[in-house]
Amino acid sequence: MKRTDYISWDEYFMGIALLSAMRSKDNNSQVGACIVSPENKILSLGYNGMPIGCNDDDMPWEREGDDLNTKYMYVCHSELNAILNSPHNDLTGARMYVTLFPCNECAKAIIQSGIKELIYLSDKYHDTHASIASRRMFNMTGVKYRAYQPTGREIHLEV
Ligand SMILES: Nc1nc(=O)n([C@H]2C[C@H](O)[C@@H](COP(=O)(O)O)O2)cc1CO
Ligand SMILES: [Zn+2]
Repeated sequence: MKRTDYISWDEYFMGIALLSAMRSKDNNSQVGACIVSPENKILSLGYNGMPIGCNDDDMPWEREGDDLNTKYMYVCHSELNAILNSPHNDLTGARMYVTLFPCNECAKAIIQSGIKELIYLSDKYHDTHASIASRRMFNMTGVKYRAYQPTGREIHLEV
């Protein structure tokens, strides 16, 4: 008889998104994204970080202060990184697992890339204009989005 306590596809891909987030240098929000084909093959991964070639140690990680000295001017969001870093040029019909609901800029990239479904974990910025604009665009374009339903399963990794 086969095992029955194997992890579901949703647990698998959100777990990988969470693991990817652990690579982030951001001291406040670590975000991970995992893009999956309709056949449940992983197409790409990403986490929030500074652009390639920008030294993490020379970049600001501040949230407040003079615009030019905050991380917001520079950091690439996990969703954008996952889209741009994909070795596959066609993401049509794919789904994205992301540990934090996308901002409006990433929503545009998600829509333009052809991703059709979004599964998110945290929605801590639900009431911001960025999230409202994202939902507005997803609703207009038929990109489905749903909150990940936690299963309570703990996945312990010892490396
Ligand atoms: N969906 C998202 N994906 C992301 O990768 N990010 C990144 C940008 C920043 O590095 C960090 C948010 O910083 P903070 O404002 O929570 O300290 O997470 C942010 C959002 C929120 O829209
Ligand atoms: Zn974003």
